[in-house]
Amino acid sequence: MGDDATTAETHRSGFACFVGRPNVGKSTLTNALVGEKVAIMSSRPQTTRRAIRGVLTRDDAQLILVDTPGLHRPRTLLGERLNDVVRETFNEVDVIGFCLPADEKIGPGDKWIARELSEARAPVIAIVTKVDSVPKARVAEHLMAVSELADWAEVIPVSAVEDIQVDVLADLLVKYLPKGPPLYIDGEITDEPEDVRVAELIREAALEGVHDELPHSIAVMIEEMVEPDSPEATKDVLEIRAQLFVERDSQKGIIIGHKGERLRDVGATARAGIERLLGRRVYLDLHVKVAKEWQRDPKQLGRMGF
Ligand SMILES: Nc1nc2c(ncn2[C@@H]2O[C@H](COP(=O)(O)OP(=O)(O)OP(=O)(O)O)[C@@H](O)[C@H]2O)c(=O)[nH]1
Repeated sequence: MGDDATTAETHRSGFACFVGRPNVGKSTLTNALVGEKVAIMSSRPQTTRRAIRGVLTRDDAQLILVDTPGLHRPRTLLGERLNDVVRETFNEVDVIGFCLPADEKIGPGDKWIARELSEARAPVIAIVTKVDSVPKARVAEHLMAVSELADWAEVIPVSAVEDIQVDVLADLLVKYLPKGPPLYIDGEITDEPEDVRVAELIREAALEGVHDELPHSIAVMIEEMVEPDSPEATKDVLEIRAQLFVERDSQKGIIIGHKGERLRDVGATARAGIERLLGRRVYLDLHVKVAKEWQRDPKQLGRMGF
């Protein structure tokens, strides 16, 4: 009785992302929240398709910090909007942390992000970062200015470097997560073999935008990863050869796209993710094959490592 039942009923789990201009302390804060064990990887498709920056696992909650790719104020087209990926991320997470450093005045970039965030589905916590770097009076002034910028769910001053209020921020983020069991078993995230994570990134890229047409009919097999200094190498970067399996010719057509355009995009997206995951340059050789009814064929499944 007691603890387990209570924990199961009150446990919260979900996703958060940090946004803000470059250099405002997002990475440092992520590390302070989750410790040094930051794993960058693709996530399970049933949860979110974003790269994970870190997971904070406590008895009462699990907070998964996901990456927000490329939040840049457009300089060219006046009134251009956020790209879809960023907006999608805002709609997938349960809570957003908007970082504004105490040692810099609120600028046009911050105002632009604030406006974009006002359309996000998730509640936004305004985080005043680096409070250790300025006098208290300045922090107070900045907090006022930030509060007036928009109608935030919360406003909180923190210092990741001096560990000021980082645990309070964790509590605040957790407060906005839905009730539910942990989504990741601790350790699972980093223990996966590299090729499985690489395959998952390719699969994710292939499914991007075509979920309904190709629900589960895609499998990826990594044939080889060739180091540049090995005798088989033909490139001076890590060469990855992968097969993408679909069940039907029509699905192959969808993946490849008109004149191979879609497959090129899939390759480019997957390669970018893989390069970030592995922290090195990669050449990705991707082929699509029809493996009919592979999901029902044990031999094929075996070959694909299922
Ligand atoms: N004094 C102080 N400096 C900090 C704090 N947090 C981050 N910094 C410094 O601010 C700089 C930028 O921090 P990052 O965490 O890399 O910022 P970021 O927002 O992730 O930057 P991008 O990756 O460029 O978007 C680094 O030099 C950090 O050491 C803090 O709490 N206090």
